[in-house]
Amino acid sequence: MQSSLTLSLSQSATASTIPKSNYTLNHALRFPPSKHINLRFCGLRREALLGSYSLSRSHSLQNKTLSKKINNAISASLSANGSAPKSFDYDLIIIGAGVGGHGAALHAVEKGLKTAIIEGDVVGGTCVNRGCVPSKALLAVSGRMRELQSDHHMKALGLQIAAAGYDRQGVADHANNLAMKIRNNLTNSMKALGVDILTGFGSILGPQTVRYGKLDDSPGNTVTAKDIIVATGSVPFVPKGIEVDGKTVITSDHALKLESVPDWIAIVGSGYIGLEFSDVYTALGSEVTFIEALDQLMPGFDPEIGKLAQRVQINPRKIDYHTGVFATKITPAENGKPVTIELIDAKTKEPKDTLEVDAALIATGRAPFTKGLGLDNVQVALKNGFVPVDERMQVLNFEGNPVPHLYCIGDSNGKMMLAHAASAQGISVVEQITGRDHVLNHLSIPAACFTHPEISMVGLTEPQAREKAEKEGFEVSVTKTSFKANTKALAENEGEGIAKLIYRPDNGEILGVHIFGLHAADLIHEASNAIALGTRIQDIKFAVHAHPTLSEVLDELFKSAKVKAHVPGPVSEPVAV
Ligand SMILES: Cc1cc2nc3c(=O)[nH]c(=O)nc-3n(C[C@H](O)[C@H](O)[C@H](O)COP(=O)(O)OP(=O)(O)OC[C@H]3O[C@@H](n4cnc5c(N)ncnc54)[C@H](O)[C@@H]3O)c2cc1C
Ligand SMILES: NC(=O)c1ccc[n+]([C@@H]2O[C@H](COP(=O)([O-])OP(=O)(O)OC[C@H]3O[C@@H](n4cnc5c(N)ncnc54)[C@H](O)[C@@H]3O)[C@@H](O)[C@H]2O)c1
Repeated sequence: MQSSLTLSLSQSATASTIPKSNYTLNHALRFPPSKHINLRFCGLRREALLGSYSLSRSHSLQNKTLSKKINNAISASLSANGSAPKSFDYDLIIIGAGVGGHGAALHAVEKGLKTAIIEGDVVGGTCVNRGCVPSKALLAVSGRMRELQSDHHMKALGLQIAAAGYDRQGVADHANNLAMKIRNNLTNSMKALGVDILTGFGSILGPQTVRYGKLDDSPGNTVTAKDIIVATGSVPFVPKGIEVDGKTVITSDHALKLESVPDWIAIVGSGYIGLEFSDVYTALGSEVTFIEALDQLMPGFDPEIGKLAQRVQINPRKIDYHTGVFATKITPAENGKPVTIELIDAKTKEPKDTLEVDAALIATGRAPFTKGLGLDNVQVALKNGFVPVDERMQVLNFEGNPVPHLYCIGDSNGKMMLAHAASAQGISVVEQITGRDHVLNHLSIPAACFTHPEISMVGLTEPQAREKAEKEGFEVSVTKTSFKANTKALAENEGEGIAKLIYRPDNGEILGVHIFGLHAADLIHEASNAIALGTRIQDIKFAVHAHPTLSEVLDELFKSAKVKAHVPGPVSEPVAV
């Protein structure tokens, strides 16, 4: 469990840095008027654990203007009584064409719904343009660089490499080209299926009614739909006191462009973004200093996996760290002076240290992008910036009741800030509106950190499982297997790694699986599918795995569990082939 900690942070990057004439949605997305930290660590909402982070800050003039313009436009086109329309332009309108919106749109078309998607910036959202896709392109490069630079590894395989080098612009182009390619794929897939892509900023005007258009006082266009999904995503969260200049003090939005590879970079936050970028930067030659508010690095991981990751991915690399500290003030480099970072003790708030580095990457979480959505027109109040939803992603009003025909999926509801979670929530909503009740089990959704080696997980960490067991009165067992005994891993000279299973010995229920090792991100799906389908260990342990494959690490893991329950026979009768 995380230690209890109250943060009082507020957004410092303001729209005042942007010339007013250039104020597009893209800017609004990156510099929203007010932000609230989402201290979830890949799936597990930490708001409750970490206390209150209500982050208010005085709005910049530009941001006030932005909100006013949106509100004026909304009022201008709001129907006189705000009542629901009698007939509809579409069966479904989705606001936001990120991966969540895209997943929902494709499934809606498959289900025969007339569908439109409204996008204010570029199709693909964070994941495709500023997240998963370009970051994985950079990590593909860092993985190869790391391998080629390891004499020990190369010698073990009998390979001789003269020197490994890279062309920074070439690496940056690889990331950018991949994002462009996937963006085109997404756009074309929607067009080919007949999804109407409407360009503009979308807001809710009233029940089943949406306005989209420019961010100005013009009335824009009004469209109606039987059902509406909000899928407006998130933007980097930058704590108060940190000045982002986009060159020497950056967020992931800037880092993904790889405009420079600093000699020494401080990374504030050792979550997913921090870890993945530490892998990229150290492979490309930078030294990294982590600054982490909590008492340990990688606080969201299962502690045992975190310790192993630290031994393999932090200690032997050019990485040092400060834990239990906040970066309260960060000033960009200027006039030959380095970036300065003032640290305070996270608990006592006493000044701790001042660092001088070449650059700083702010990786302190993401804030929902929900401003100007007009949700108050349907009696909905945001909660710390997030759209409140129930387990079916139905948006809840002031009184906690679902607003009919209105749903919110993905980062903007804060349930689980992952691309595939956004998409799965969208599919779940479409199932419901087409007549099949569906509740997504978020504990079956896997997560992966694409470092080298990779880290993946599904379900509960060991401390979370033990806490649940104590509350509900059941026993927890843990078993582990090592990559060191796996033929395929050893053939690749990649024997460093473990898989860990947390389960109920009384009935064989899988509570959590954590993997650290080669291709962990791919391996986790056997476990996540088992959780999603309710498969018990006593059944999955009879599944056959090809030899020699990394999947045998999981085969052994399930076989090593000691389940007390009677082992049932095969579910179906054997079929002669
Ligand atoms: C560096 C980085 C790496 C990541 N890597 C991974 C990874 O490997 N795997 C993973 O699962 N997740 C990853 N994530 C998280 C993932 O990107 C997000 O969880 C995912 O993009 C959320 O999808 P979404 O559809 O909810 O929102 P978004 O992708 O943010 O899309 C929202 C869309 O809505 C549009 N929009 C917003 N407001 C409006 C409006 N009012 N009107 C019209 N359009 C609007 C935006 O322009 C945007 O296109 C990463 C994130 C980052 C930052
Ligand atoms: N591979 C992936 O799936 C992937 C990759 C990147 C990002 N993401 C998603 O993007 C989201 C954002 O990632 P992230 O790494 O920015 O957030 P995170 O929530 O994963 O980690 C943020 C870290 O910053 C620390 N922190 C917060 N404020 C701080 C401060 N002022 N000083 C020092 N430390 C501070 C937190 O304790 C935490 O460890 C996550 O929800 C994650 O799910 C996923």
